[in-house]
Amino acid sequence: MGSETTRKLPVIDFTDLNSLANWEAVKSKVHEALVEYGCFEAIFDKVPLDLRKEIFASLEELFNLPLQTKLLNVSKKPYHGYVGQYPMVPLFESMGIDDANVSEKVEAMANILWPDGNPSFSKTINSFSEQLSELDHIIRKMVLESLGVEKYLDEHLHSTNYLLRVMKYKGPETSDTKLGLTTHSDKNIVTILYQNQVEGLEVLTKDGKWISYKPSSEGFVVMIGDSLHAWSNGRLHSPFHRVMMTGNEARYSTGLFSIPKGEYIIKTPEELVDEEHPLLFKPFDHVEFLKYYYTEKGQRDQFALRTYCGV
Ligand SMILES: O=C(O)CCC(=O)C(=O)O
Ligand SMILES: [Fe+2]
Repeated sequence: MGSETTRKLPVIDFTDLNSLANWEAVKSKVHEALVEYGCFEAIFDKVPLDLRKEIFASLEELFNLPLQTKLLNVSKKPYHGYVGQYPMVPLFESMGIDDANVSEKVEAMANILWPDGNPSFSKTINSFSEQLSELDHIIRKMVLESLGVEKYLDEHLHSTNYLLRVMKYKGPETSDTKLGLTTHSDKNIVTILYQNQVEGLEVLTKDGKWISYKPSSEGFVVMIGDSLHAWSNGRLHSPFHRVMMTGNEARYSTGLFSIPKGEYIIKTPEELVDEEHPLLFKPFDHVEFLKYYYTEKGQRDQFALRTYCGV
């Protein structure tokens, strides 16, 4: 499983979806990319360039806080609060902002970290998440239309919340490549990543080759999580990915995760099950699944969802 430098992620332009013909053309590229790679680079101009710059200034400000302060970012849900100082991935630190598209929620989180709040931080995080959640909606609408199950769209969109996770990977200060984040597949519905200019994200193809993502300031990386893989009865791929770091510069990234709400049962629509496509996953509650995933056994299990509720 060597790295491959020649292959690139598909790039899909969302700039002009105004005509039905354009919508259909982009939709078919999205479907093709998600079946084959589970992932693509999206050009999406609804998030303005100045906001994209501000997001990195906000991340620096956040991660420059003392560790004691960062540890105040706690959450009842695993992996939604401060994560860092792990011996396996010493370069990695991350924080979560639940419901980042809702301004009051972001302000409440900022008030915990800064005694007088931090209006400019809150505004940047909230606007960025809100505008990017539009891309999540577009992608999910296209996905459901291409699968011929658009009648579930409202339910599908209402069944999730947005978590914005922000990440910092220190430069390892060597020319050797060091692990930034271990190989995993995401567990949610759709993830939309954005990052600074420091490379590191790698995505595994179905035939076992690592594609190194070359960041561009215009592009967002869209990725399918295991929950949508299961809901689509395996039609959409949820790719393994990891972060590998070299050099001195810190890599900052953000991930907007659409995450199924607790007690919402993820169930493959009957339209997607037939003789050729037998049911792959039993209905499951995402929060209950995460309880298994975050056990010691679950953490060592690369196919945790299959173990938990595979047929
Ligand atoms: O930092 C990145 O680009 C990837 C992060 C990631 O894969 C995750 O948080 O699930
Ligand atoms: Fe991930």
